[in-house]
Amino acid sequence: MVKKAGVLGATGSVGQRFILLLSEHPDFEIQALGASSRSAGRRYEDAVTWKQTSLLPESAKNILVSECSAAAFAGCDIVFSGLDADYAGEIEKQFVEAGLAVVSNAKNYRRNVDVPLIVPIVNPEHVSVVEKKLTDAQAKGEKKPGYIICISNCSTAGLVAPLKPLVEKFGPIDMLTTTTLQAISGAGFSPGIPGIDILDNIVPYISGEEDKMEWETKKILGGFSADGSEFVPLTHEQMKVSAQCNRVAVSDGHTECISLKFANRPPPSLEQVKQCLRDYVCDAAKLGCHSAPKQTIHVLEQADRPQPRLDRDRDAGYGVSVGRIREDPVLDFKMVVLSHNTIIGAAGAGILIAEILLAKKLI
Ligand SMILES: NC(=O)C1=CN([C@@H]2O[C@H](COP(=O)(O)OP(=O)(O)OC[C@H]3O[C@@H](n4cnc5c(N)ncnc54)[C@H](OP(=O)(O)O)[C@@H]3O)[C@@H](O)[C@H]2O)C=CC1
Ligand SMILES: N[C@@H](CC(=O)OP(=O)(O)O)C(=O)O
Repeated sequence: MVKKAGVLGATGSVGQRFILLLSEHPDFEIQALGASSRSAGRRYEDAVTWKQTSLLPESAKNILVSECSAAAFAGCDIVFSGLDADYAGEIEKQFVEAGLAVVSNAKNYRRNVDVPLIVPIVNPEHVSVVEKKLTDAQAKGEKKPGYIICISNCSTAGLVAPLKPLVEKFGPIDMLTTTTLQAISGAGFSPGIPGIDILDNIVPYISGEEDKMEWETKKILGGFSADGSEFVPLTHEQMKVSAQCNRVAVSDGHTECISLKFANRPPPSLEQVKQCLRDYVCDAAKLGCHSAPKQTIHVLEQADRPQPRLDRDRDAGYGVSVGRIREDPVLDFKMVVLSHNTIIGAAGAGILIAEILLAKKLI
């Protein structure tokens, strides 16, 4: 049966991507759209300033945008949030208290010990904490509780994609550095980055981004408490991560230059690293999820790839491209990673998480 989906922050950069992905989805249909009081009460087509290169889907045009109240979303099986983080905290809390399942792009709850922080092509097994909450409540005869699952920061999603198979195969990564070149869609549309700031320019600062990359990576690649109810991130001693973040004049697609050193000596060979990335099949693909990438990591051999305009849409934006894999004279290896920030880094990740929940019969 098709599941009813709601979108909070439906008019924003991430929200618009949700509309595109849901309008073509076989398992979900849009039931409710929410945004600020500036947009509430208007038809979606009138409320939104559409900035996607695909046309606004006909099916979404006439949906009335509502205030972000749990009552307006009561009939939804799942609610995706692309809310401005200044407002997401309070609104999402009310939704969870009302018993709704929320998959959020906002940063507010990512560090809570019992909230999964998921990149669906990397750590979908982290939904087990929610699964436990649901089965515990059922065993006690309580009504199904609401819950929240957070999607990671968009740059973190690209970073952890190659790390996961490398750690699985070759053991822990002792240290890594990454320098990002992030697209302007990552800064959102309200108000968005002024042209005068980004044209002919690079801005070497994105507020909070470096700390998020350094911290979230350790939770995503980390483990669980003994009873499986909480997350235990890796410590700095277990994995040292250093990030430098830059905004560049690219519309979509975050590029990251990564250097890393394995803990185990001797490290794998260059060919073993490449083969490990090529061979990686994410669990979402094994579960047969509709949007799961056919090839999770595309290893590119051309000397000048990946490039955002040419490579961001591989596997419809759900696949990650890794190129220029080579030995590093300081650490062990270096490489360039490209991921679509509003698809696998945001809305697409939300959709794929929902598909995983559906496959596990949690919604
Ligand atoms: N862009 C990206 O690549 C990524 C973004 N994120 C996160 O996703 C979230 C959304 O980001 P993004 O789409 O870029 O942001 P935008 O600024 O483009 O959109 C923000 C959305 O929030 C709504 N909103 C603003 N104020 C309120 C309010 N008081 N009450 C209810 N709704 C409100 C806006 O509605 P209105 O139009 O009515 O003002 C709009 O729909 C953020 O938390 C961001 O950090 C995460 C990963 C990647
Ligand atoms: N900060 C990211 C997008 C974003 O909003 O991330 P987060 O959800 O972690 O705040 C960027 O600028 O590209």
